[in-house]
Amino acid sequence: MADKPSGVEIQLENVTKRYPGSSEPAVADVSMTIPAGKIVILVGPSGCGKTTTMRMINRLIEPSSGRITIGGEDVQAFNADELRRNIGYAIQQAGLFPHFTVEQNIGVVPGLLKWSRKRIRERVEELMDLVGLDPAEFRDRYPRQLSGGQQQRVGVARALAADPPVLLMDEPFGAVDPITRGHLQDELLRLQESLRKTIVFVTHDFDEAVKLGDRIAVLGDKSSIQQYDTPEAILAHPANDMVAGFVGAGASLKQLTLLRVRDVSYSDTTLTATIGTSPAELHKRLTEQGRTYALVLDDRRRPKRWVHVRDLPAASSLTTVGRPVGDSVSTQSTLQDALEAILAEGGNAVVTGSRGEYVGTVDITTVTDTIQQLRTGHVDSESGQS
Ligand SMILES: Nc1ncnc2c1ncn2[C@@H]1O[C@H](COP(=O)(O)OP(=O)(O)OP(=O)(O)O)[C@@H](O)[C@H]1O
Repeated sequence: MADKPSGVEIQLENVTKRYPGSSEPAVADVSMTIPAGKIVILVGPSGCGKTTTMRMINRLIEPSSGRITIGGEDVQAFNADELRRNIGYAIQQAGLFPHFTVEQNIGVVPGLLKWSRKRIRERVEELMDLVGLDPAEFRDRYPRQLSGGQQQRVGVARALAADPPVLLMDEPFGAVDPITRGHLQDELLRLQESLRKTIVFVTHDFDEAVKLGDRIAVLGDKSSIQQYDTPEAILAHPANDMVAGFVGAGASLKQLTLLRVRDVSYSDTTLTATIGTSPAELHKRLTEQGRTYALVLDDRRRPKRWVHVRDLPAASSLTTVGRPVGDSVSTQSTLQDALEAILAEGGNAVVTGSRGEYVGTVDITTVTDTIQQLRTGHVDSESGQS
């Protein structure tokens, strides 16, 4: 499925930062390992030291003590400029150069690396496609001629320009509206499926952390690590009151976004009938089995209609009887989607496979049982395993 990681491991060993003139360190004695090819989120309250911690990785800020390695190499062994060219960096409000066009902004690092014009132009085009901006339309625009979301896309493209193994992202989607933000998050996840970079991502939005993170580091004062684990583990078992406060209300609902329908036991015990079946025949089967409802499938086994036994005696065909299936979910959908479909349908939600074919139904009890099991730590979701 996913390619091998192109990212490399990052290690922080007893890293401390004291800013000149401050009595207390901004970051005190932080040690953590950021695995290759994963998205690690640093989340914590304002001023806790997230940005300082991140910027020490590309030496925009020099640590006062401790050691940082990238792919096993001490960052101090590199020239700082050279290091930064090899680490993608994306920040809030994109940080684009206002007097450069989109193409020039994306091409900054390749230009510094002395790539040929032709190679830069091709790379810019490739990256614009990757982040969903039409090169013909946007290449020659200036940042002020772009929406906030488009600027952020350019920012991400610029960070990826020289194909660095490591990306640092400091609240990169912080300045856009919630809907655009959701799209940008989805796009980042889609990109990462094939890129497999090592991504360190700073946010103070816990929901964003849960959505994007393979691992989340919840940081307290001076970047002290309160908990460093998968989103699943943090939601199910916050290590202390501070983490619990960050997880906030609605932890059970957040957990539902981490699980897919395929991870839970949906049932396929619903009585089904193909659309060509005669209403009399279906009526007979339902009454013989003492059931009230059947699901009508088309000739490719795609769910079409729910039929109640009492609708059948007056019906001439299954094409119009009963009511159409509304919201259905696929095995890939999240349990949150399933819950929404159950609520919208007012009963069971139909589950379909990759070709839209009927594979089963999921009901409210399955969802509530799953929440119970998550509480006691008995469910593994795929994204939680690494
Ligand atoms: N250049 C600086 N000189 C002195 N103190 C600084 C400097 N930069 C940051 N600090 C202090 O270091 C601490 C950590 O700041 P940092 O920006 O790393 O936190 P943060 O968690 O990223 O915050 P936010 O979420 O608000 O961006 C803060 O107390 C801040 O005031």
